[in-house]
Amino acid sequence: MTAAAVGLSHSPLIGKNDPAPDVLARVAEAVAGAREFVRAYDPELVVLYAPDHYNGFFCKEMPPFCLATEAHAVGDFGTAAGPLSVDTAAAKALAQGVLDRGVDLTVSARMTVDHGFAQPLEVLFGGIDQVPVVPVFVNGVATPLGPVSRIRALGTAVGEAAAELDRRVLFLASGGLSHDPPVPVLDGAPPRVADALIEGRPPTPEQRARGEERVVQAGRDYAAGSTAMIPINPDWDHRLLDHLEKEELAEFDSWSVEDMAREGGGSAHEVRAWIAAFASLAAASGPYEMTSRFYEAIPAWIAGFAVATARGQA
Ligand SMILES: O=C(O)CCC(=O)/C=C/C=C(\O)C(=O)O
Ligand SMILES: [Fe+2]
Repeated sequence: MTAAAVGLSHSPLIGKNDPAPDVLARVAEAVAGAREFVRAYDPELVVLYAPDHYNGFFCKEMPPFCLATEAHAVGDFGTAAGPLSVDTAAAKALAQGVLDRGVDLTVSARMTVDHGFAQPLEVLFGGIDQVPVVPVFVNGVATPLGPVSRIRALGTAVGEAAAELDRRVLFLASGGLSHDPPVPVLDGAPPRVADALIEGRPPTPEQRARGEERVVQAGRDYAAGSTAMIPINPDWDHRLLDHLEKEELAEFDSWSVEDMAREGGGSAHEVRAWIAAFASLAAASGPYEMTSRFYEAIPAWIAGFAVATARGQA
């Protein structure tokens, strides 16, 4: 089969707290390249790996990863609300294929997703309902987190199962790289916040607006030099991209959760989505080639921001 992959950082601050025009122009060029790559590849199915930010998954039950046979976006940070165009038959086939390969996948018959899923679909396809998709949530926020080797195993199993579909599949990763945005943390949270993180009480529109404004303000503070967050770490980000580019995916098995958080910040774990997508590509297509790679540290977006495309050689 043929397979391809795209990795794309997301940020809730895009369009809300933008960097200088020259930075925006470089990002726009990289994104346009990824869009053209996707258009030329013309995928028949997109397997989208993305995290959640306490909109769909909560601490009452937090799976390390979960595949959806139906999904609805909440519409946070200006992204679209409503159903994703999930290919339910393909989702069920992939779920069975992954379980058959011994990876204990959680399956959701109605997943709630946020900007982590919606933004890449809007950026690359013009909407959340434009392309047949199989959403795969990868926890990159809530601790405790398991070893990265399990994410690679998930990606490999999905890739092998996808190869059996005999369709042009695009593995799309949303998130990372190093960044430390103000996502709430359960440990040490005041009782009301802890309760919301555990139970998943839907925020009122006012509460959601306040939360989003807090993130925008954090972006402004960070771009102005606030040191409250762990800095973006371009060296760490390039190390990650180098391993992906050279197909050295087993290297990630030795990356520890603690080192990742220390070097890349609390949301650096979103790179799990990238590791899963590239493991899927490797499993589905054999050796692959990274055909484009863009990186820039963008404090205004609180993001080590990357865009990469890769094509299987099979
Ligand atoms: O209300 C809140 O606190 C929402 C915080 C939030 O969703 C932040 C998200 C940040 C990212 O997705 C990111 O930088 O990757
Ligand atoms: Fe995120």
